[in-house]
Amino acid sequence: MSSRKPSPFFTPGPTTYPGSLAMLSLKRDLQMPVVLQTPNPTDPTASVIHTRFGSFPHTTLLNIPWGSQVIASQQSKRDAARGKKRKRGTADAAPDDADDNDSPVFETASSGFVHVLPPTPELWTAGLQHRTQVVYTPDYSFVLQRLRVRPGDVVIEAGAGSGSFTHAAARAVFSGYPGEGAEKRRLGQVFSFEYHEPRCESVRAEIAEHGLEGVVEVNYRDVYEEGFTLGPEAPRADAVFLDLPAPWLALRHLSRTEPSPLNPATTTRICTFSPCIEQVQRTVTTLRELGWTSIVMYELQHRRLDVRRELVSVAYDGLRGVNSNAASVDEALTRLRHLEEKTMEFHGKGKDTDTPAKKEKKGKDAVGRDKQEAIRRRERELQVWKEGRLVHRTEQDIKTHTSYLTFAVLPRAWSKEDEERCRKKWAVKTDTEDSNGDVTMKDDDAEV
Ligand SMILES: C[S@@+](CC[C@H](N)C(=O)[O-])C[C@H]1O[C@@H](n2cnc3c(N)ncnc32)[C@H](O)[C@@H]1O
Repeated sequence: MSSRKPSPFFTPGPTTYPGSLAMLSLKRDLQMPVVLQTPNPTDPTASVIHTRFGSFPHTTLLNIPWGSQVIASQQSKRDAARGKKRKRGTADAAPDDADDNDSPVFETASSGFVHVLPPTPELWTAGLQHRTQVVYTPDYSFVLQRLRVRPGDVVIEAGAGSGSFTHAAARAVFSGYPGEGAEKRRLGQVFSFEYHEPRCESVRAEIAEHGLEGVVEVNYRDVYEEGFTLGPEAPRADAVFLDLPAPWLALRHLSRTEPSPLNPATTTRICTFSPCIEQVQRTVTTLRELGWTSIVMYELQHRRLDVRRELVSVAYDGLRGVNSNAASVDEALTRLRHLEEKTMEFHGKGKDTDTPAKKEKKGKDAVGRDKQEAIRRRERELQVWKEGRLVHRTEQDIKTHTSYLTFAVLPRAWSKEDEERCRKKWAVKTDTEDSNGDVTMKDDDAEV
C-alpha cells in the first residue's frame, strides 16, 4: 500500500484535516486558499488567518465538515488587555502575568464568517496568486471539452504560467496515481512546460503541496527551442494546449516524426490561446503547412446570464419579491370591478346605524381581513417558481479576457503495416447475383 496522501482536489474526504488545502469563501468571487495547520506552540498567533471579514484561528477550521460556515473569532478582551500591558512594559503587569501562558485566547466575534470549501480547479483559479495572465474557468472548461480530454489521457501544456489551466487539466485526466495497482488502465498525466524559472519552481511547489505529483510533471524548458519530447516514450500526448506568445514557433516540434511527443495511436487535438487575430493568422498558416486539419477558430465573448421569473400581476398582491401592479388593461379593469362590487356589497348590507367614520373603519378592517385570507390562500396554491414570465439579463462583470481559441486535429500516425492490418480486418464485400437470382457475397480484397 502506498503512503501517498490523496489530493484534496480529487478526494477531499468528508471533513477538513491538518495539511489540507482549503478554500475560504469570503464572498461571491472572493476566495482565499489556505493550508490548514495544527497550532504552532511556539507562535500561536501564526495559526490565525486574518481577513477583512474577521480573524479565523486554524483550530476553528480543522476537523469540521467541508462546506461549514465558520464564525470569526476575536482575541478575548482580558487577553488583549494583558497583551497591551506587556507591550507597554508596565510594572503592574508583572504579578498578574507571572503564571500567564502566552497562548492567546479567542472567543466568537459578534460578526463575520467564512465558508470552508474543499479545493477545486474553479476555486483555485478564483483565488490563486497571479504570476501571469491566467486561463479562467469558462475558457478552460470549453478548451478541455473541445479537446475531448478524458480520464487516462495525456495532455501537453505550455506555458504553465500561474498553474490555473494545469489544475483543471489534472482533474480532467486523473485516473489514478502511479504505483497504486492502477497500471492496468492508462494513467492520465499532464506534462507542463515553462521557461521562466521562478514561475516553473512556483508551479512545481504548488503541485507538490496539492498532492498532484505523479499526475502533473512540470518541466523547465523553452519549448520553441527544445520542443516537448522527454525521452523515447514520453510524453505520448493525446491533446496539446499552447498558451504562449508565439505558438507557431512551437508547432514544428509537434510532428509524427520519431522521436515524437505525440501518441501515435490516437488523433492529436490541439488548442492555441491567443489574444490577437494576427497571432491566430500565423498559427493557422503554420498548422496548415504542417498537415493539421479541421482548423477552427472561436472568439470568446463571455456573458453571465441572470435568469429569473418576473412576477407582474395584481394576482401576486401581498406576496414577497413580486410586482403587484396590473400586468394588462384587462387585469386593471377586472380589479376595479371587483373592488367596486365589494364596496357596493358592503354599503348595501344591514341597518345603517354607524357613523361614516365607523363605517369606513369597519370597511377597511373587512377588506384587510379578506386580503390577508386571500394572500394566505394564494401562497398555499401558487407555485411561485413556475409563475410569471421567464426573463434573463446579461452581466458584464465576468472574469475573462478577449481571446481567440484555435483548434486543429492531426490524424494518427499511419504506416504500411497499419494499412495492411485494416484491409484484412475490414475487407470490403460486394454483392453479386447469379442467373438463379441468388446473391453471393464476394471478398474483393485480393483485387485491391
Ligand atoms: C499566459 S501565461 C500562461 C498562463 C497559464 N496557462 C495559466 O492558466 O496560468 C504564458 C506563459 O508562457 C511562458 N512561456 C513563454 N514562452 C515560452 C517558451 N518558449 N517555453 C516555455 N514557456 C514559455 C511564459 O513564461 C508564461 O508564464
